[in-house]
Amino acid sequence: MALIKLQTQHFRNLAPDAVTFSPSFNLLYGANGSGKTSVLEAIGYLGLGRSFRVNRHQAVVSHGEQKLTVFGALDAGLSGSHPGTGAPAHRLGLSRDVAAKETVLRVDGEAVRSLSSLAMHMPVSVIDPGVFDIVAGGPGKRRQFLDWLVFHVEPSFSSAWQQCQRVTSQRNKILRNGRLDEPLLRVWDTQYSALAEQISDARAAVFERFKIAFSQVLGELETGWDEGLKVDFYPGWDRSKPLSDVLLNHREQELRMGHTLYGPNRADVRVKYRGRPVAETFSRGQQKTLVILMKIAQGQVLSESGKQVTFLLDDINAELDVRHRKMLAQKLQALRCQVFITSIEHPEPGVLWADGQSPEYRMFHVEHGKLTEEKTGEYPQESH
Ligand SMILES: Nc1ncnc2c1ncn2[C@@H]1O[C@H](COP(=O)(O)OP(=O)(O)OP(=O)(O)O)[C@@H](O)[C@H]1O
Repeated sequence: MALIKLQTQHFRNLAPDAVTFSPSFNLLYGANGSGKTSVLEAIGYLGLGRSFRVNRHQAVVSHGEQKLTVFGALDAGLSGSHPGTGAPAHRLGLSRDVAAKETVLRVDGEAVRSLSSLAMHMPVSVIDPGVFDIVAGGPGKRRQFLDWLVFHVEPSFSSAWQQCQRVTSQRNKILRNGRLDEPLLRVWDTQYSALAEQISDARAAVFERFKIAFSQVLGELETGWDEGLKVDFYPGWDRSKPLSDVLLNHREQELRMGHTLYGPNRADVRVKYRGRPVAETFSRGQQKTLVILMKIAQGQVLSESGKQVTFLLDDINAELDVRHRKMLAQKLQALRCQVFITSIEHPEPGVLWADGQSPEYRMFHVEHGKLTEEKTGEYPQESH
């Protein structure tokens, strides 16, 4: 699916006009503070239900307003009909009233309760300056990275994950209590272990597919890292033993700490180069490239599952050199992803694609929150 129409209301500085996008590439340029990232952020709301920049909706709703709305129309994307020629395949809507703390989600006009019912229609992957935390930061970011993929490959994952969060929190309450209530803990251990095994099976199966795609991407792009780079999935405990046994064997330790220490909330995707974490051995630039390759591999797994990923690339010119930008754009084109790219300068597609090889694209100038489409004729000749 590709986002072919976006309309927002009271979303940062964005104008309320509807904008029609290409199911392929969309290039957005404009001065600092014009609203480019806000457009990506609004698209992100439809696929993630929240901002990828800030934790509170409050910062996103336009100053002086209390309710933001984002509406999007999707079509079948690059595998389907041309945009604007038929009825959209899905209509997604999200509104958030920050004063009432109320979110309303709609799919095709019908109210839906869970965010996953909205998000499942639109896999959105963000590449912005903060994305490098995936390798540089803690395991939480890497779990999110893997779980996003698992959710889109295996939609039932989300309900198991939510149940597991509820059970973990019940179990933590008992552990925090300080008094050992062994019979009660055993009841929660049984439920927790069953859900944990289910989640870890789903994560492990999808991780295997990711690993294959990642090694293909590494090989194709001739990074020279193939030999030394290893990615491994750690489920959160030693899976040669049932989780219920591990919990029983660490009862005292968990009671002392007052929370669950083993299971899916401790999972990680470990990325090492020659046996050492890449965060310790790779340069900043190498870490950036690595994360982008990991994101491309995610896109490849989803494209093999028949899903089209919408990539939001925010200010990559500041992050990547021309060679890596070309590599990224061409690979995303090959995977038939929908892509939004922001830049401050007027984009030169000829820098990314050789003449005659560029995808269909639309270009927009962003000024004071308003998008104006620029009619593009032939692609400019390569100028670098
Ligand atoms: N809640 C809000 N209400 C109204 N305007 C806002 C709100 N939050 C931010 N803005 C303004 O919206 C504009 C859009 O910011 P945005 O980050 O999208 O710009 P940008 O084009 O990506 O800039 P840069 O190139 O500097 O990253 C800014 O001028 C900002 O001051």
